[in-house]
Amino acid sequence: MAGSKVDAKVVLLGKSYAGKTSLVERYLKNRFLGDSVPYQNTIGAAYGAKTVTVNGKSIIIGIWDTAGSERYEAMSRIYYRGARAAILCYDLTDKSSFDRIRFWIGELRQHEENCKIYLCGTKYDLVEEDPERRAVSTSNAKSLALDCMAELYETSSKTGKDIDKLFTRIATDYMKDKAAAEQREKDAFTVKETGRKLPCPCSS
Ligand SMILES: Nc1nc2c(ncn2[C@@H]2O[C@H](COP(=O)(O)OP(=O)(O)OP(=O)(O)O)[C@@H](O)[C@H]2O)c(=O)[nH]1
Repeated sequence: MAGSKVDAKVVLLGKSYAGKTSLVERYLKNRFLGDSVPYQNTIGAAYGAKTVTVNGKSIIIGIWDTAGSERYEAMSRIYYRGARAAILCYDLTDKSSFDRIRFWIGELRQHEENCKIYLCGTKYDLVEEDPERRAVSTSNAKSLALDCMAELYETSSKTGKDIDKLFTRIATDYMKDKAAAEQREKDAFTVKETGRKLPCPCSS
């Protein structure tokens, strides 16, 4: 796929250790390394791409996995510039990671207003195994999602729960927006053409 033109740029944002790299790893490579390798924070950002088919049309999704460490925060703007979708990740077992989501919503609203937001609570397997570990309730996350007109997903990179569903939704939304924009362009052209054919009211 090297050199192929990317249709939809997607960026992952969120606190360090929230599980962004693992989410991308599960989606692109269908694997979860977990404790088999020591945790390594992302430096700068990592990139990957995947071709998906929506209603018989294939599109290439380019995914930017950014570093969650606040040290790299200023750099994140480079990666979300022009993004069609942002997956804002928080760890379901870490309230502070959820609190950080509002910061990213503000950034996107200020700098990328056309970027669609998808909230993603990660590490669902941990709260399924032990509900006491849940630090962010689904209802709190739902009301934040409502506030910022976002979709909400609770995923697990360990089991794969809802990860394909999340990216399929992103691709479908992208195709819908693209079709709507094409239709608007067509309509504008038709109005222009019709306008040209109308007799000038001052000629009668
Ligand atoms: N049990 C479980 N652990 C997870 C899951 N996702 C990530 N982890 C673990 O959480 C830790 C952090 O995950 P990463 O994916 O590296 O987090 P990140 O958000 O990319 O971190 P930065 O690169 O620092 O921004 C790692 O030890 C992962 O194995 C999950 O769904 N379930």
